[in-house]
Amino acid sequence: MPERVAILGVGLIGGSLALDLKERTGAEVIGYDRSGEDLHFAEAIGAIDEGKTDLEQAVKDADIIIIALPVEKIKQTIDSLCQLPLRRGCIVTDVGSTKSEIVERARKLKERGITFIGGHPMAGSHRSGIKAARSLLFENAYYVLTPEPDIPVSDVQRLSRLLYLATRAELVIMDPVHHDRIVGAISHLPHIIAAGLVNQVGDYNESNEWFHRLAAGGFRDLTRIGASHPIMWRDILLSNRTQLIRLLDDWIAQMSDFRKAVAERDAERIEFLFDRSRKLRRQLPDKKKGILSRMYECYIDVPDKPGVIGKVATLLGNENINLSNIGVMENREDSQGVLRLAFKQVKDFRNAVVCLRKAGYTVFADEEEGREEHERHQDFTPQTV
Ligand SMILES: NC(=O)c1ccc[n+]([C@@H]2O[C@H](COP(=O)([O-])OP(=O)(O)OC[C@H]3O[C@@H](n4cnc5c(N)ncnc54)[C@H](O)[C@@H]3O)[C@@H](O)[C@H]2O)c1
Ligand SMILES: O=C(O)C(=O)C[C@]1(C(=O)O)C=C[C@@H](O)C=C1
Repeated sequence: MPERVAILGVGLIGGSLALDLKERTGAEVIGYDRSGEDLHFAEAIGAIDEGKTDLEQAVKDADIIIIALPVEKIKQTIDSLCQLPLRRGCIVTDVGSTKSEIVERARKLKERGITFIGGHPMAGSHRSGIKAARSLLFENAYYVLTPEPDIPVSDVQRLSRLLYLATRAELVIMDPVHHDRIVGAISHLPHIIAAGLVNQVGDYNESNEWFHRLAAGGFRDLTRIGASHPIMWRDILLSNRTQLIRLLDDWIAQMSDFRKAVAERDAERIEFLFDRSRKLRRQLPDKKKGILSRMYECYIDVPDKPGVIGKVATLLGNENINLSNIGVMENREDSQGVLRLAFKQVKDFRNAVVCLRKAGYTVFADEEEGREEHERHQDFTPQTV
């Protein structure tokens, strides 16, 4: 039976989830927000079936409640939900960027027999509001769930299935404290650094506007997230306070290391710090692309003769290698051509390179392609990490 889903906060994240649910599941989506105008817009773009500015009305008869408000407001809303009549068997989840405090607060819901499963989709933007929402924002992103150990497995499965069908995200189960430490380092600390750098340069720019004018790729790439929403980030920093204090201490130590090396003209140390960073940055796993767009490609030289495409396709087919696309790239006067071969799965790409080389073809391929990537976990059953 299609679920009735209430989304509380129809902004960037709530609005994107609403679009996903409407596009890819049979769910009926009720939106709740303080802004009637935004709800009206969400209705107009087909993200929600109905908008409510009254919380009780919005959650009435909901099978699933997704709280997509700023972190402090998520905590207050959990308190409010404890006072409201919710449907039996209803599952409450959230999308907040921190988890420990929220999961702790939601224990009150459990006392009322309501299942709460913390959630955090690891995709977003520095933009906010329903107008920035888009469908498939979370495709192939990780989506962390933090169920408490005593939550029924069937409830975790039910929520995971709905979220997977809607978003095509990769679901993972994590402990909330573990989540806050990791996300603190890779998301919260970088937002602090970006804001600090923008403010520092802003101070210099007050007396000389060339600071802003000369700002090129490096400054812009590093500070995009410095334009993020102040209320959202105020709440995140206060909620993840304990982890962030430790992370900031480590950051200050990193900066002191650089400062000392520069002050002492320690060329070796400076080179070491950048060399290590370059290697580590290159080891970051590929950012997973959309299911439709991700392709691994190689090119081979072939004689420009009829039947050559069939010959290559058969060779790969005999080895059970799934080829997604094949086409001639170029015809040269010396009767040589170049075939472009595209594969959806990295394992097919790798096997094809080996197989074609063995058969005597000259293969041009980026050997680094997909090196750090793991096969996509294509299932709604979350992995526990
Ligand atoms: N932006 C990101 O990149 C990102 C990514 C993952 C998770 N998150 C988390 O998702 C949550 C929502 O973030 P967002 O980026 O969608 O923010 P947003 O500002 O785009 O959306 C929040 C929505 O909540 C509504 N709202 C705010 N206060 C309200 C109140 N008191 N009563 C009723 N409605 C209220 C706003 O009108 C808005 O529509 C946050 O907890 C954030 O930590 C954000
Ligand atoms: O891409 C961005 O602009 C984001 O800030 C997204 C981002 C992140 O830091 O990666 C921000 C907060 C979230 O909780 C998850 C993702």
